[in-house]
Amino acid sequence: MKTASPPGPKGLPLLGSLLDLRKDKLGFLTSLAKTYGDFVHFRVGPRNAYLVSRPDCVHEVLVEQPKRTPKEWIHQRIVAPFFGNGVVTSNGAVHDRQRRLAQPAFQPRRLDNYCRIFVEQALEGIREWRSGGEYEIDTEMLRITIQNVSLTLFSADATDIVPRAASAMTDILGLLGREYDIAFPIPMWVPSEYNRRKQAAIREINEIVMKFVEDWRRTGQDKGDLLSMLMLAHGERGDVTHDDLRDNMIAMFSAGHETTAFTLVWAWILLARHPEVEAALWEELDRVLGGRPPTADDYPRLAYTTMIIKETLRIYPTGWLLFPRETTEDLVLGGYPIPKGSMLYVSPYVIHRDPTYFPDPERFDPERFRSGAEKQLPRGAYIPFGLGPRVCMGQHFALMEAVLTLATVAQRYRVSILAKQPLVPSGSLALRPPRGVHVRVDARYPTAAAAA
Ligand code: HEM
Repeated sequence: MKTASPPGPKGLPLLGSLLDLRKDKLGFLTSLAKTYGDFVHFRVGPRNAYLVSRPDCVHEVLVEQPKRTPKEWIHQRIVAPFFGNGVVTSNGAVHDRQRRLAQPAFQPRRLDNYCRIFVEQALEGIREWRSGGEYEIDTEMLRITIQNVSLTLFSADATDIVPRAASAMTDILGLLGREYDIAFPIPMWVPSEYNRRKQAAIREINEIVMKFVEDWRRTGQDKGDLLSMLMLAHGERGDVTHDDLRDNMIAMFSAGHETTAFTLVWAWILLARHPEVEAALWEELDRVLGGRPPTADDYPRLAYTTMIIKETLRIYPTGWLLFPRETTEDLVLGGYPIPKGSMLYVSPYVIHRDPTYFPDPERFDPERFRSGAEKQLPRGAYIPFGLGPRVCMGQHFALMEAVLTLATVAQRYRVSILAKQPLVPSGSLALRPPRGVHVRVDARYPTAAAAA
């Protein structure tokens, strides 16, 4: 065992690197890895913190030691007023139970049914697009993914509430993101404008999901979706409490739409910058689909489209920084002694830029994922959905959704970026593109608009 700490910045007395982290978390963590390598020590105030990017150590934290490295309590306290104690935030036995409750909604046989909804909603989302028309692609993608998550998991048509939901979600995730970035919870009882906005956004989202519950109660029918599963377990067996219901619906609603919508926005941006990839995408879409909308059976045949999404998730993993973990006892990691109470940061954004596994890492190259090449990488080197017992519950859902939405839209339209602002990511809770990414869409075939 080594006795020294891993390399890292000294930081300021008392504050450590808190101010750097607060100013630009994404920039700070990226620069730490560039300067000090794949295992870095720094301090956040008085606490020891580590940026862990070595695949074997990432695997150890997420897969081998998760009981000794649960989600960190300060960050949990920050998001608790919104997420409650559902699957995203809980630890230990509560987490195992919450995960078991929601798991059946993501079984493979259900995913096939969801594919139909993904394609229908992509078509619906672009129904009013006109060739030569200009749109904000982030708003367009959010509308589609909010509908997808509402229809698949809650059998609820969200058409009327999309603008309300999108704006309340942006508010709450933005506000919580600020506290999250500085790892400092602002108690809800503080009478500030900030808390007033936070409460208003939480109320709005609560009302939206509770309306889904009311609508379900009107028929009380088992629709085979997540909401029916939770409601039946809530009513008949009483083993799902009201809080479980609310917390899990919020978890899925929140975790399940921005991440995929932003992945699609990044994919459009990357495609527009790489016409050769765009041409290869069209070749696949025309060959496999021949002009008809994709179905679940086409999904495994859309190999190149899937490679584009995987490469997009490598360069711009929307879950760019896993929820910080905390060591509950002294550990040895990568040969270094890690004291109890330390914070562990694991960033897919940083990890995916390691040239050992991804030569010329800033280059967009879907070929890296040809024939499932990621399976040859060490475990922990490519983790857009995390790893281990807390791996994203929606990973297969999201991959299918992104691939089928990209295929359905790209089959019909070429998307050109008109945005004047620099298209660089900002990293808070999710890796966001700038707001209002302005694009022009042109029909690929004369019949495209009609086909849509
Ligand atoms: C491209 C889209 C998505 C990306 C990149 C993504 C990424 C992630 C990542 C990295 C985690 C692990 C966080 C951690 O360990 O700290 C996670 C967790 C989670 N995701 Fe996703 N996600 C996506 C879409 C979805 C969708 C569509 C759903 C549901 C419909 C979903 C539901 C969840 C849930 C419930 C968790 C918490 C799991 C747990 O803690 O046990 N995600 N996601």
